[in-house]
Amino acid sequence: MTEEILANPFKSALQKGATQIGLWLAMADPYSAEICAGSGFDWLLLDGEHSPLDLRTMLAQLQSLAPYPTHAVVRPPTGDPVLIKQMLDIGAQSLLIPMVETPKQAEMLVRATRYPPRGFRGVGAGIARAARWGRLEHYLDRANDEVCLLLQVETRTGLENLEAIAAIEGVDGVFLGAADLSASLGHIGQPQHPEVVAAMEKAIRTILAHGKAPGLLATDEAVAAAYLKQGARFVAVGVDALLLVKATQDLARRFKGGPATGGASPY
Ligand SMILES: O=C(O)C(=O)C[C@H](O)[C@@H](O)CO
Repeated sequence: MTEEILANPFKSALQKGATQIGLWLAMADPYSAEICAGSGFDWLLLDGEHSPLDLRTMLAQLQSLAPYPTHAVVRPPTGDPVLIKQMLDIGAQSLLIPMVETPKQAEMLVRATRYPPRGFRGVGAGIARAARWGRLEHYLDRANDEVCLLLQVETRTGLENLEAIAAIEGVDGVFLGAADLSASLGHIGQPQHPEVVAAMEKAIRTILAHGKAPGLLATDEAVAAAYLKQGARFVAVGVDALLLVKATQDLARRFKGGPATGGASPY
């Protein structure tokens, strides 16, 4: 039991070059998160940036996912070292940090997720869920190696610094945010714009060349499959809230008439 809690199978899988298929959780609810936890996804993204997810609900979601064969990746609203400390202490092992643009920012984030001497993460896990309130006696020895740090490059500036960001030791993967990247490149709402797709494909090659894992969210199955073929490793292929919208609208329209949900994928 102890080894199982301490280990980070998601990080190990990425290090081995294995593909990890995920689902984005934007409902900010532990009950619906548990429903998704049994669906068969390798990882679930607990989104604290674009959903009303606070520390307490993030804790509840981590607890609801714990019994299931899926890995929680937690996204804070910003790369704040204090928030990162709190999320690691409630038991998050894998973090996705949005809006990373410079190597300096990336290096700070590596240090925020590691205990001294590598970093400056505050030592308090012994009274927190991360070390199961002191029951995991080797937590402090293992934490730096088991944490999985994924950074989001999703602006023109971030792309310009991608080589330097991907090269930093302690960065395990780089997530390409198509929605924000398309906006930054001047094509807001068009994540499939040719310029955005070309930039994403080039970025995937760059990230792989540095031995790191490329990741992204694509809710169009053909788009997700194409990026996986390009070498993307951790790919979220749906969003819980969008799936609920589509399923409920389509069911209602099958009985009440009207067109099925269609339209371009938002990601
Ligand atoms: O910019 C992006 O794309 C992302 O960051 C992923 C999704 O958009 C997510 O942020 C939901 O909006």
